[in-house]
Amino acid sequence: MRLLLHSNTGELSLTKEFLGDDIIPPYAILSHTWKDGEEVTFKDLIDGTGQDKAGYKKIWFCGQQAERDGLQYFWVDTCCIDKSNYGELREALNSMFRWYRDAVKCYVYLSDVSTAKRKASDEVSEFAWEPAFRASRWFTRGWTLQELLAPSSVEFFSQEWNRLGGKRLLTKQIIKITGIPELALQGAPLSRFSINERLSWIENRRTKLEEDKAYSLLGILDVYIPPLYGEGMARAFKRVMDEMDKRDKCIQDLHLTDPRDDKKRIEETKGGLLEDSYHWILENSDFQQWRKGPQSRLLWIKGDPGKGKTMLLCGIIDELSITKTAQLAYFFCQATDSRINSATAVLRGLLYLLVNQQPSLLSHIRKKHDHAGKALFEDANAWVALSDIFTDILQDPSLNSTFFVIDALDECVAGLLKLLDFIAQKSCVSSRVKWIVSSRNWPDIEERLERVGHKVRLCLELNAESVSTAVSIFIQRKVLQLADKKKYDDKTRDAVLNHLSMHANNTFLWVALVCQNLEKIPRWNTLVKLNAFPPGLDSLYERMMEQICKSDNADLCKRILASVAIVYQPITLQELTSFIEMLEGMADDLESLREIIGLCGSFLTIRGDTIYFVHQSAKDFLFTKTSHEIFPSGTEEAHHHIFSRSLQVMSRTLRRDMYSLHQLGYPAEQVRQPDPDPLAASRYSCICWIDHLCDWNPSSSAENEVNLQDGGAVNNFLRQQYLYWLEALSLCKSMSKGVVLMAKLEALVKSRPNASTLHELVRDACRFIMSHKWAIENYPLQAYASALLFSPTQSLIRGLFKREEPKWITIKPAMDDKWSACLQTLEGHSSSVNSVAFSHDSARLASGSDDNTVKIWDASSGACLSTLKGP
Ligand SMILES: Nc1ncnc2c1ncn2[C@@H]1O[C@H](COP(=O)(O)OP(=O)(O)OP(=O)(O)O)[C@@H](O)[C@H]1O
Repeated sequence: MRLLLHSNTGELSLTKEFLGDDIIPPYAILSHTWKDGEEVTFKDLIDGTGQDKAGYKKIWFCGQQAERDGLQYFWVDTCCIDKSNYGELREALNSMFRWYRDAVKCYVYLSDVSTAKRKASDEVSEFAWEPAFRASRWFTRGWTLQELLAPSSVEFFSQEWNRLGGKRLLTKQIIKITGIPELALQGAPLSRFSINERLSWIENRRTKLEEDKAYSLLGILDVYIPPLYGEGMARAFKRVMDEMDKRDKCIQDLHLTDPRDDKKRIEETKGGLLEDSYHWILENSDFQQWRKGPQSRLLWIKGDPGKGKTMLLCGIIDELSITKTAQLAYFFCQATDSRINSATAVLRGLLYLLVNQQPSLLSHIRKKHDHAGKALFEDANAWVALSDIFTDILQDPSLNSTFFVIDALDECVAGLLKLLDFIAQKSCVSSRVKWIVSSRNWPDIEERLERVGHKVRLCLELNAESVSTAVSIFIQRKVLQLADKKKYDDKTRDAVLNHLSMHANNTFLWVALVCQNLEKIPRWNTLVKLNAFPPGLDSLYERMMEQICKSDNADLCKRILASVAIVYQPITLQELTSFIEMLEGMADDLESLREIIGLCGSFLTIRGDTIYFVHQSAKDFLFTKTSHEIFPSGTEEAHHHIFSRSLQVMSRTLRRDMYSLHQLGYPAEQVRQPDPDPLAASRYSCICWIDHLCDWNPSSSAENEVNLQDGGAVNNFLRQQYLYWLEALSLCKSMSKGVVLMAKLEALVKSRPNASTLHELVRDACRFIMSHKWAIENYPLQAYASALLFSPTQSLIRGLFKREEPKWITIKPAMDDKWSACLQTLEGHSSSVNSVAFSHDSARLASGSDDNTVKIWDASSGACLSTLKGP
């Protein structure tokens, strides 16, 4: 971008071109309509000509107005872009929205609105120019749409350069003229308005070159394409729409969880966020140092379990989003939920929120995603790809100031160390980015984060006084709620308050759990029971466990706790019924199921229909301190139990066309979950049964051998249900996971004794899913059509499910007898490939082609991870 400035002698001159990291000084910007042959061009300015053109005057006036507004620099589209340079023109067209948005003031010069015509006697109508304003040509042109929407300050001027008013003052008139809603004019993010609504704003506007009607929408639709003048309007619009589809697909694929929903859920399950209990942090000197110190880039909040770190971070996020000084991306790790407990999930969540706020950054993801698709975020190399993308974004000069917040690093189960190294490295690379992380006092984490320069450490144990006051406020609030609900008399209320204050030991969680337990105790018995709540989290958990063991429902509760603890992601009430015999037949009785969960002390909590641990420390306690109680035969046996119950529930519920889609070509993206959902009880089983089978220590038990032998349970399941399972995986949007699972299963059965037939079947099933993943993923019922018909005639799966082939196809494609040696075809190069090499660990493949590119492929999934372009 180049700016204009008035020289001392009153002449106009251009600044240097601002590139990359250059800081652009505050500037004003002109919005106007063009007159052929009358505008001062870039060449005029370079040659020192153009002063005699009519357009020179408005440029000169624009400069004068800017000066009056205290702005030295200004920008005018006629002469600040070198249109003879295609690269510059392309860049300008794609940046114009941003340039208007970032201008301090935008002056709209209306050459067809005059204030001079106002009669002296016409005092009643202060706005005598209004009819001309309404009819102004400016409102009929295409490019002026973004010039109206993008800048926050738009001021309208008459042909005599008299100020008519600003965008806010004239809002009513502008709405009438343009039909654009007030919110959009006031600067609400345009993403709030549907694409169709945004397209309707340009419908009646015109542009001199037909393609410009599409190009002038780029900023408004937040897409970027190179202009190709001459392509025609229809094609230009098509390219814009295609680009939006690709962008939406990329965001959809990136989406693993919306951390905004996680935050809401966490706050709700933890009983709501209490402002008075986190406010202390905002005044804390360490926090202030991080907030204000340019050199303090990373704030690390550490403390023992239940000290309120997560809620503290929720509060900080609320505060940072109110002040809006920077964009904000955050992530809550939760060990109990396998969707959000890995290093890749953290980066995906942060990127998801970041591109939501600054969509232009999506280009860094698109570079790889356009080739590799969703596999980019999920396959074995996902971490490498995501961390590279993240690094690129941090180095992007257009990245706005950003806060990254990551809660509970200790709950990042997969890839914690590489995540820590990444944070340690990246937290100091950009002065525009600041980080907050929280963790328990774990040696691994301490060792890595202690090494980081530019950090501030905030230890909750060293801020005992503030935490103690915050816990006291929490206690008071909780006791008030309890007293109100249980109708305590003053004596009981004070006794509860006293007991909690004496024993809380600055631990929020302990207070929350005791209050939860007190809720279940009748008022008359409260004082007697109160003293039985021991201080300390583990003691409290121990007591809860003791009570469960003494109760009539001990066995049922222990089984429930074991199932909820061993699963890889939270399960629903209905899914739970498939794992516990005593709950069989209760899948439709959610009320009773909720009551039964209530019997498990306060270890579990329910949100929606999903069961969660009340806190990670509760789950940790079950595994470390009472493992013998809830896993009497060991955790492996618990995996076996889930595995075999999974096979049972899948065999019962899976069948062809479970969602009654009927048509073979019914697209997956249009599938809506029916109510009741036939997969409700078996969804988890479909996605995780092989993981449980593998974690059941295959070598240890004789029964396992039977399961994994020819004619065993796995063999029978695959023979009878394989295609229905693939359909179910597609309906659960988990086909990629299916590919990984089948590879895992193949590795497991490979070396089993007496399992050669099973191994052959699994190998065939692997080839089947690899070959037809795309079709089944996108059209679930294609499992029974193209997948069967385009498999080799001697494919075992094809033979077993022959009955499912469409009867009406009489002439079937001629297929080979066997799967060919070719596992997959990697498509992408546009010319012949002349060199190929594997990485040392065989995980990646590089191919060089005459099309002047080198492509890097994921060897297992065949996804293209990146394309390196030659000169
Ligand atoms: N500001 C607050 N407002 C409301 N409740 C709070 C607040 N702070 C803590 N709590 C209560 O204390 C409990 C424990 O807090 P939190 O989960 O934030 O602890 P933590 O330090 O993150 O624990 P861990 O390290 O074990 O994950 C919450 O479930 C909630 O009930």
